[in-house]
Amino acid sequence: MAELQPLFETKQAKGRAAFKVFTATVFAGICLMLVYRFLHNPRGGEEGRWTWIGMFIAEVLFSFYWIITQSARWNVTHNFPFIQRLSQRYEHKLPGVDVFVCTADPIMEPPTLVVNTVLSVMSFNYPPEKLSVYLSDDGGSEFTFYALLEASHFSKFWIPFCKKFKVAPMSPEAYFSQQPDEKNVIQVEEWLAIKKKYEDMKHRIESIMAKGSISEEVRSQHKGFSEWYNSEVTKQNHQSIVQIIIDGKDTNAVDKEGSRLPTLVYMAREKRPGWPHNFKAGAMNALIRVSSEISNGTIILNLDCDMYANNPDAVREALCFFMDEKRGPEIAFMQHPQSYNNITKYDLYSNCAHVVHQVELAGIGGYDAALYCGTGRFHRRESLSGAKYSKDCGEHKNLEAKEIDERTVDELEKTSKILASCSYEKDTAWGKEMGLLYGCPVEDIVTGLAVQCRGWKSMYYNPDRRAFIGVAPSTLVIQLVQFKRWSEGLFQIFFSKYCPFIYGNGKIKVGAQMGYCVYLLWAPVSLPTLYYMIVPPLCLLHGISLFPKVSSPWFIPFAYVFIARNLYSIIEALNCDSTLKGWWNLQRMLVIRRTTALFFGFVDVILKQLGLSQTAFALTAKVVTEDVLKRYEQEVMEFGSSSLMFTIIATLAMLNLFSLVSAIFKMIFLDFGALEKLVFKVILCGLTVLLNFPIYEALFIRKDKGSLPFSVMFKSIAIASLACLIPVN
Ligand SMILES: O=c1ccn([C@@H]2O[C@H](COP(=O)(O)OP(=O)(O)O[C@H]3O[C@H](CO)[C@@H](O)[C@H](O)[C@H]3O)[C@@H](O)[C@H]2O)c(=O)[nH]1
Ligand SMILES: [Mn+2]
Repeated sequence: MAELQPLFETKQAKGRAAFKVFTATVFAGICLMLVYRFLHNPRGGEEGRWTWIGMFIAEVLFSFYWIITQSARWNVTHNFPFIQRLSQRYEHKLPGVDVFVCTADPIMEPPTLVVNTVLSVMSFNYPPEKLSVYLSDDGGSEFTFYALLEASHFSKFWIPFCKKFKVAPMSPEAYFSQQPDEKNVIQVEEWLAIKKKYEDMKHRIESIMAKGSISEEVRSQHKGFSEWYNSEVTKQNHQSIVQIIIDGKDTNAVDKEGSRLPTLVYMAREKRPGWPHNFKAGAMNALIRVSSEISNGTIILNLDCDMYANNPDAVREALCFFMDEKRGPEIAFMQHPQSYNNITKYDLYSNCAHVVHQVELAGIGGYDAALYCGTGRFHRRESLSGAKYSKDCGEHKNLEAKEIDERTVDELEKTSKILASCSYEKDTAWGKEMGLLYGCPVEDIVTGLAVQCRGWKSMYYNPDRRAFIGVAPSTLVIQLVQFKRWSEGLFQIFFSKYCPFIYGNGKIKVGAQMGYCVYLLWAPVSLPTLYYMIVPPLCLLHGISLFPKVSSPWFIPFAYVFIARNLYSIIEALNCDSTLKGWWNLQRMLVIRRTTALFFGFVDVILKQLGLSQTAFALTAKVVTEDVLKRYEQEVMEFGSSSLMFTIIATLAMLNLFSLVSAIFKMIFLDFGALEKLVFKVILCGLTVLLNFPIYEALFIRKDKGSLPFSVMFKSIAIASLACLIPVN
């Protein structure tokens, strides 16, 4: 028999040899810089001795981190699935797929947003009797339940419409916000009719939300409402609620064309004061258990509530990885990058992370250890049960048919409620070895790592046609809160028993261990960055030299490393579909994030190690007021309040401005020749000032509600002036 053609192929990125040569030259330059620092350190008693030692430590840390980041560029690979081959071979043996959507708060994550995601995944080009959609509502909200009920009615129209016209994106909100596709000869009437249906539904959901209560008439339409009616339900305190809204096994559950519908389940796991609920990880684990009773799909897709599906074939593409005869059985999960639909032209807050998604994650994927990034990930159910990979793990189970389940919907709901109760996990391995791991605000990364260390592999897949699209943070604070959670959780992993260099030693490739650390070490990188933002400007002010003179040969490695690294990063960004201005915005965001969010994350991890702080999960807001949205669209940086983070940002900006101005004064009025000695610091300070332009604007020029308040201006000037008086040694 001829060997079967693979269901996906893996290709290495081009230009790797040139990259390696280039990297070697930069490495040599970095070594020379460190040698210079070491040899020219002022002796005891000489001016600037401690400052120099600090510079040396900062540069050693930067260099170490730079080496780590190279691991993610060394072995970049791309994967390509073949869905035709999948259909030819397996069309009648496709496995069950369970989609999990998580939501946590009806205000920060409005029910209309949530049901759009649900509707999009119900419309995959996949046999409906093999598809089940679960919504986990950690908000325990009657409104979300109501919205899901509305969506289940609308799906009877929406799913056939999507299939008939190959609609994409399959989120009605996103679909109707774009111009009707001309290639698809959609009947205008049909388009208008379904749009009207959608808008009516949206209107009903939003007006019930605005009213703040659900009428008796609506309540009487579904037995599920009794859960809220018969007992007091608050977000933090309620019984478990499981409602099978559409039972896919029921042959009478059909859409308006008579085709079967996918299963649709609402779940709000039990919450009680005093019981830790473990945030998203807890919700996912409850979903894993509940779904195993109801549909038990072999493959699980996990999406955040704001991530709608954009490609009807996404499930089929994913199956190419899992069902490939040769490589499939050892694959535990496949991760898509996060993409967003609310990105502005120059991406002021650098939400896109082009290089991370197109290079770094693909690079770590090249070591068979793609990171689990929470949303947009397909996984093999088995790999989440704590099972180690073994030869006969995935192999046959792929195609295993489900046993016929005779239980009624009522019985299933009853059993499921027990599985979603607080006490169920007590004294079990859930959260430790089974399911997603607890105790870390980036449950995704640590769980992915643990799965890989049990012998499983994972794939990264970044198709041209984006599979899932979500909502990016649209203000500075929202993003910084998110980055603080990430950096804290990531650094916590580094400190825990899961540190990839120890836990992963011998289990995942060294490149993958390093690759993980690109992110795990975000928090500590804040320290040398803060040093570089504070000390060189002070030295400039006090005339202490830190870098070689232009005429010295030692100037060459400094200049080379500086220019080569920046040029490389510009070219890399442009290659990944960013723009020059987008790159510039990224540099600003890197400084802002590192000196605030990542630094705070660092501090929190230290406090946690000392037992002074606890794990928390600050939810990312998905909606903002109209005023704020307008500024976001105009790419005007949003502050609008006084917070410690903003004071830090403004103070650093002022400090650099003060020393630049004073250096320029000195050069003009006192000693022009000094420039030769100061050139590096002047460039550093000058670039920082240029980068901070939007900060000065928010401090002094803008008058809108998003600008920096007077108190921040006052504090930043006062602190920066005081700092200038500090004697540097
Ligand atoms: O107690 C909670 C808290 C959050 N969530 C859900 O978790 C998802 C992610 O939360 P979000 O506030 O949007 O965080 P992001 O920073 O955008 O999320 C990224 O980072 C998280 C880890 O920090 C991962 O869990 C996410 O999947 C990943 O997209 C959302 O759907 C929430 O509804 C819950 O279900 N229960
Ligand atoms: Mn999110």
